[in-house]
Order: sequence, then C-alpha cells, then structure tokens
Amino acid sequence: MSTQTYTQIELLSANGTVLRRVSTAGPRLPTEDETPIIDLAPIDGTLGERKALASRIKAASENTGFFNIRNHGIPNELIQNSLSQAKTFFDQPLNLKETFSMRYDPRIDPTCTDPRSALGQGKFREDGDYIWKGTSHLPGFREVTVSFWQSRLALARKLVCIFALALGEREDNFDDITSHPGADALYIHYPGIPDVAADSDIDVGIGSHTDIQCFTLLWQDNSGGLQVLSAQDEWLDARPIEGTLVVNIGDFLQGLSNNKFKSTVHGVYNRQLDSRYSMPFFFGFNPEAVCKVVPSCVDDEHPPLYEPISCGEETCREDDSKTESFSSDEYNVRFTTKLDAPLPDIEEAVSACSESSLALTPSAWLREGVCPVLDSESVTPAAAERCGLKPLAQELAASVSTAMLNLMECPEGTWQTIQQPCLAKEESIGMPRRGSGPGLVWAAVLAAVASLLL
Ligand SMILES: O=C(O)CCC(=O)C(=O)O
Ligand SMILES: [Fe+2]
Repeated sequence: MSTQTYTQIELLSANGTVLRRVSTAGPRLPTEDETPIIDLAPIDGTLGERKALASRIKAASENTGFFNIRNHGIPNELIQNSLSQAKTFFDQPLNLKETFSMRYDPRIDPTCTDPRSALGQGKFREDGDYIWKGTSHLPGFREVTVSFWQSRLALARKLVCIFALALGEREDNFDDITSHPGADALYIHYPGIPDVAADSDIDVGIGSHTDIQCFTLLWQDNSGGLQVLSAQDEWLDARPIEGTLVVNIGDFLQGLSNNKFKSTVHGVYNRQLDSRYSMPFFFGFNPEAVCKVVPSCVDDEHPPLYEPISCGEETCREDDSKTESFSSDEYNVRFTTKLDAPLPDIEEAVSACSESSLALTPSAWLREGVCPVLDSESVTPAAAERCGLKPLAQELAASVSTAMLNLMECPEGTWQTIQQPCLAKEESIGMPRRGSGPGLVWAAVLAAVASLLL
C-alpha cells in the first residue's frame, strides 16, 4: 500500500510567509468536483437561475477554489485576436519582456461617465498612456488588448454579483466597490525549453503562489503546465479545456469569506520545446474601499479572522512582505530590495548554487519602480552541492544580471547597491504590476541562462 508523503512550501501572503502542506506526489487528473466546468449561461437568467449558478460556484469556491467557465460570453474571435497580438508583441526581435500588463483606466471603462473627474480624485495613477508607447507600431495591438480587457471587466462585474450570492449576500452587495476596481490584465509568454536542457532541472514558469485580489479569469493555451493544489493538498493537473476560461479565487475574497472560499495555490511550468502563452485578468475591489469579512460568514463559532482592509492596502502589504526576498519554494537564490541588505554578488551566488537553483521562479511581486538586487547571503548551504555549472558562473551572472536589469528598465552595467536601489525608468512598459500577479521576468532570465547552456 502506498502512503502519501507531504512536504511544506512557503507561500507569500499579506501577513508574511506562510507554510502550506503539499503532497510530494506528481500532479494527478482532478475529479469533476475538484475543478468543475460551470456553465455561465444562467448569469443572464432569472434570479432563481442566478442563485442556482451561485450555489455551484459556492461549492467550487469552498473546494479547490478553482473552476472552469463555459458560455462566458467572451467571443472566441476576440480571444484569438488577443493571442495573436500577444505573440506579435513577444516575437519582436529586440523584445526582452515576457509579460505585457495593463490595469484599470477609467478612460476605457465604458461604465465610467466622467473619467476626468475619476482621474482627478487621484484614485488611480494616471499612467494610462505610457504602457502603449512601446506598442504603437504594432497594428491593432492597443485596440484589441483594450477590447479584450473591457469584455473581461464586464464579465468580472457580473461574476462578482454571483459571488455575492454565493457568500449569502445580496447580489448588488459589491456594486459600490467595483466602480473603479482592480482590473489588471497580462499577456504572459513562457519560452520553450531547448532540447539540450530538457533533462536538466531548468524550469520556465511561476512557482507556487496564490493570486491576491478577489478572483482571476485566466485563458491558457493548449500547452498545459498549470497545476493547482487540491483541498487534500495534492497537486492537480489543470489541463486546458477548449472553450472555457479558468476562474480561481484570490486572497482578498478568501479573507472576505472568512476562509470559506479557498484562495487556490497554483503554479505553472512550461516543460516543452514550444512557447506557452496565457492571458490572466485579476479582479479586485476599488483599491481604497475598506472591506470586512462579510456578515453572512461570521457567527459565534466563526469570529472574523481578518481585520477590515482595502484591496489596495492588502496589495501594498503584500508588496512590502514580498519585496524583502524573491524566492521560490524550490530554489535557493533570493533577490531582494531590502534597504539594508548586503551588496549583491551574483557571481558568488551562482557559484554557490546547485544546478536547480539556477531555475529561478520566485513567487513574488516586484516592487514597482525599484530594481532588484541580489542578496547572495540567502543562498542556503544545501544549495552548495552539485555545482556542475560553477565554471559558467561568471557568464551566467552577467547574463542574469543583464536580463534582469533590462527587464526592470534599469541602467545596464552593474547591479545597484542596496543602499540605493535604482529607480526604474518612468516609461517602462510590460512590467509585472503591483497587485496583478507574480513577476514573470524570470522567464526571460531563464531564456538567457538556457541559451548559455547550449
Ligand atoms: O499562466 C498561467 O496559466 C497562470 C498565470 C498565473 O498564475 C499568474 O499570473 O498569477
Ligand atoms: Fe496566479
């Protein structure tokens, strides 16, 4: 009889690092209940139909916190057009970025009747245009990307009403706090792994993490590679299902539900020769809206587990905890922007790493505007074994630091001192956004590393 064994992984949360038990077994196929396919057509039906839909979504949210939606109303043609725009963006000869991101902008929100005054209230940073500057030469890029964003914003606003019902509240419960919501959209490219490196430990992907806002709408291509943690702490293979979008619960909604809904732990790997593409959309409440655990999830036996907090504040708190060190559950090299951290010595860190440590997939956000520095002291002693790549350390160090600095739009040449981290150029584009998802700069770093190994 085989016995299940478990290990612990570190997850970054608003309250710092938390440990989570995970099975050491490889991913298995999920059961129907673990990652259900939910038909969203009733979202436009009668109240009774919407309530029935809410109860399916409630069950999924209390189980894995992950489900697939069919009949979501976003035309396949729009999705395919966005995908081809994303591919064109990443295929540009001099492109070094592996993500493109945009966020809420009242000027493109069809429900916002007075964008000027919305901007004037200072609730969002007026950065709406600079992200497009580097893409104006790509025909249709901005139009298609905005249109896909708008269709997901509309869908998310409908879905949040169903979540309100699922929580036992009125369906208009969140209307006031979704007028200028967190709505961050990303195009992500995971480069393929070249043949030679296929049997090495190198991975392109995003390590285990949870999303921080309310929920995520994700389109993934047919590559596979998305893994989610089940309620029994087993990894599930969340295979792409034609015609569906993934929905997963984020930390904020878990908090609001007093932990009834599960913020899904998930990660992504691309272990194939071909590129993988995905297009997530992270939805949260108005950044300044202070929310408390919903009354329907609190009683004498279940006192509120969380203090009132706003989505924006939570994002900042997460940022603070996450910028101290960028690390993953599997790897040992850490990057930090902590001010009193020692000076970076990437070469020494690379020399001290095991081969697998070179595959950096930190589950962390990058603080906007601050470039990363390497905290070489964080390389753990265990990592000092198996240093087959040591002779390449210097070259690897140069590649990694160049790729990192390029991606952060920081001046090339040297790593910054931690006492004085460099500020990213104002007009940087495609940066992983605060509050959107884990930084994926690593895919390009890995591409640089992988090319060295050839
Ligand atoms: O690429 C994917 O399939 C998921 C990406 C993701 O989990 C994220 O960006 O938070
Ligand atoms: Fe995610």
